[in-house]
Amino acid sequence: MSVGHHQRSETLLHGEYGLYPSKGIRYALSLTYSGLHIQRLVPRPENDQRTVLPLSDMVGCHTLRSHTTGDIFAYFSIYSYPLKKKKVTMGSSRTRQRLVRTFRVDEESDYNRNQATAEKWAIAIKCLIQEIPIGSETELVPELLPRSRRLMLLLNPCGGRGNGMQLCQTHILPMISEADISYNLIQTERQNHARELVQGIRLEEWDGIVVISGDGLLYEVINGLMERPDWEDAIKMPVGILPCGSGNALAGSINYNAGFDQALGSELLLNCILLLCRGTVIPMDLVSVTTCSGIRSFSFLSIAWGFISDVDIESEKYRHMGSARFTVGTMVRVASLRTYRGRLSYLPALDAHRPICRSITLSPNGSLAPFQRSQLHRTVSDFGLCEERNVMYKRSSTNLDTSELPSFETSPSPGSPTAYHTSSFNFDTLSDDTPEPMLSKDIKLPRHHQVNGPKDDVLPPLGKPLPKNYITVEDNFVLVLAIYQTHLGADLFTAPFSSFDDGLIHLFFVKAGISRAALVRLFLAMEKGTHFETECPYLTHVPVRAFRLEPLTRKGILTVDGERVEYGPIQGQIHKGLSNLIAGSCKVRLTPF
Ligand SMILES: Nc1ncnc2c1ncn2[C@@H]1O[C@H](COP(=O)(O)OP(=O)(O)OP(=O)(O)O)[C@@H](O)[C@H]1O
Repeated sequence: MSVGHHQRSETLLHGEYGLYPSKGIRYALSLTYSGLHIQRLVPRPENDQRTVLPLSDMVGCHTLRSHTTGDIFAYFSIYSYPLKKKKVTMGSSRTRQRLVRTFRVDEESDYNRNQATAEKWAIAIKCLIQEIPIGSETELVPELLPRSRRLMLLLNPCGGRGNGMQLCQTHILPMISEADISYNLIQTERQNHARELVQGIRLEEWDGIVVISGDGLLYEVINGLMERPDWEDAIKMPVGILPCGSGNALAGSINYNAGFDQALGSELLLNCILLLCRGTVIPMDLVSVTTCSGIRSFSFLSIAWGFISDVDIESEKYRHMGSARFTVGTMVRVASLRTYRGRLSYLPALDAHRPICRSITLSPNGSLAPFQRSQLHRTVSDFGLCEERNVMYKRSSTNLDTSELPSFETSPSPGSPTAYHTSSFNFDTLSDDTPEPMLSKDIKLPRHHQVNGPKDDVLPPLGKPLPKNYITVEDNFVLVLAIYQTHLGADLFTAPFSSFDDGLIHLFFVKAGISRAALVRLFLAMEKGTHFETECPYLTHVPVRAFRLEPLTRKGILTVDGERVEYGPIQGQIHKGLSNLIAGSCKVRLTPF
């Protein structure tokens, strides 16, 4: 629903009611697009103490009837979860607390008429929560509301700290019941269980599949849907996430998209349940990923090599710590920093434009700020692209003509592997001068199946040469990260300019030479999304449509959506809006009251 600013204060419903339990107090209620305005009338009006229940905190509204025989009044209860500051030993933290307000409709001397009024309030509130357009003239009939949604909830009992079931009972199930959502809750029993389950479901029986877990389980769901013969319909099934994992990157991105402050733990979970109850579905890009044995899968989050994937996988042993596992893992990895040699090729997104990134500034005379002329950007600007990229973001509607670009050598360079197999991958320019992570024999890689899906039209098969419009960088890297969400973890605001369906892979790389201190600074700044402001000359960001990474260091760790995949050449292409995400809110930041 698109509501103009002038309309937000329009009164949709108004009435004077009692409160339950009754203490003789009466209130005037006005419902607007932004919330329920409550003003005490009796015993004494309190003009300046008007309270508002913001719509953004509400999950549902039910009508009720008293058990007392002869009670002609009808009641409606509003379920709301406002943010409250909580005092803790060291400072304060925020949490959402359940608040139920029950009003008594007592205007008429007949129960049915009071009930009809209570019903109108419930319908109007539910319409507003679900962003179903209504106005003050709309006839508030039950037909305005869609039938109650049916969700398949998949719970990973081992995700994060392993408390998913407890959170289900205390928070998730009560809230979604208040939102009239019906559900089947299934606990996954093993790796790939979710993948198999979604392959067998009848699509028409469900309005969405929601994982109660970390990002890993959603990766299984998406790939299970893509493995179905009817993948084109199946992948349109709305998917959602309620964060009970350790990284919770997609939940962090959903939370940001809704306009909430960055949150962790139960605050993030409650924000995401609220958004799930609102239910708005938006398109989400997927990246088709091909690994060295030719296996293709679909990724919604990221592909990582080097520092990030090392921390992710090597910190598994600290899983009991929840998200703190990444902090410990990062400290361990920083202490013995590794570099990896590799060849990274990418197809720049020439028409990419985005909100101006704080770090990318033009000086008053139009030249690039020192940051853009730094060593970091020479990497790319040697090819004549970097400056164009930065200017281009300013001129948001200007599309560059590809013919303006210099042409490049076809990549991979002569002598590089042309066919890739896990066992026989030819690291012909191996660099063994860096410490290497061990590939433990007993690590079980997730089982991957051949998935269907759209053709990669700008990316040749792995092993075939890349077209001339690809740019290749061969160097020593600390990390390479392809990310297509804003967050890499609930508190890692890695790609602030990304959005769910921008059709872009945000390719980041950090080259060898960065000091440990600078790397730590970069990651600390990433919590607030200010890492570009550190003006680190070793960090590069390029928005691309497709990329290929050929590791030239013998051993290492590659992850797709945080899950380990086979090591070797890997490539990916973005497929714009291929899936549907339950993001729960329009992209407009909610106006605070
Ligand atoms: N019952 C189970 N026992 C063991 N593993 C499971 C079970 N159910 C699911 N899994 C696997 O656990 C893996 C990790 O799950 P998930 O991503 O949900 O949690 P996480 O790793 O804690 O979170 P994050 O991805 O945010 O770090 C998934 O790949 C999934 O296949």
